Amino acid sequence: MSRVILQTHDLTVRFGGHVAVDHVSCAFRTGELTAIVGPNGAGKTTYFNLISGQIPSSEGRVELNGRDITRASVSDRCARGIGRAFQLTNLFPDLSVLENVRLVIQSKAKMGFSLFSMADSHRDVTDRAKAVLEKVKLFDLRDQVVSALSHGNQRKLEVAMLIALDPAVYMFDEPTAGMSVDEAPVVLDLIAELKAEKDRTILLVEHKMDVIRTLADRIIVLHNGMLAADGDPVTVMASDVVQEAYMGKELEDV
Ligand SMILES: Nc1ncnc2c1ncn2[C@@H]1O[C@H](COP(=O)(O)OP(=O)(O)OP(=O)(O)O)[C@@H](O)[C@H]1O
Repeated sequence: MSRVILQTHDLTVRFGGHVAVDHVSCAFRTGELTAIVGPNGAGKTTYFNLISGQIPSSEGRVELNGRDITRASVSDRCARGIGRAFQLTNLFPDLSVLENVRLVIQSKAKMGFSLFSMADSHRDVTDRAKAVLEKVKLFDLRDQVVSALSHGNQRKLEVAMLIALDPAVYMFDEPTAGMSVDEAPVVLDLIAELKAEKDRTILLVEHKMDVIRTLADRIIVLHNGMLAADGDPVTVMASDVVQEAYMGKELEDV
């Protein structure tokens, strides 16, 4: 039985006079993939930033498992189960692909960050990291330095690191942006796989309607920082609010 894991209550942030996220109240349940859509500048990334703790809110609350985390730091939220691919783009560019994934597994297991002392004694960490890299089809590149990877492979590595972290709430912000047509399906398949595994809560900011149609259990629409629609994909996609937003017309009554 799914339950609410993450909730925002009247979540709001103002930049000067501009309200980028405007009293958004929304609950996210375990086992549900929610696509967050809306026109450019609607507040999607800012809403993500508020949930993951990158920026403080002006008003409102964020709750995870019923606990108020509104003032918690990014790392505290991460430790409690909110994982965002974005946080992990702080990849270590001079380390190898494998070392990057190992670091996540080590930090999750609170085993410390020393890469070099643990080569043999923690073979299981390496094995788990390799398994994740196989999953994202980066195994053959495991010894490459991250800075030498293509953009698409760096994005795949982000996903690999998120999978290695295995948070309760996965947050993806346009995970296939900048990827080639060959690379994008790997990431989309991985998200579909995560979704098929029980109890995962996935939030996905995405512009591509075909991706949303394939993956989403639910769509929420932000417009001018406000929650403009929320429901099952078929209903929301057919709604005036989405049709108008994606036709580029002004929404008068939101
Ligand atoms: N740090 C900031 N300071 C001032 N304004 C900001 C800041 N961050 C975001 N904004 C503004 O808030 C609004 C929402 O931006 P946001 O990036 O969240 O939109 P978005 O829906 O993610 O757009 P896109 O689809 O183009 O990525 C925009 O008008 C943006 O210019």
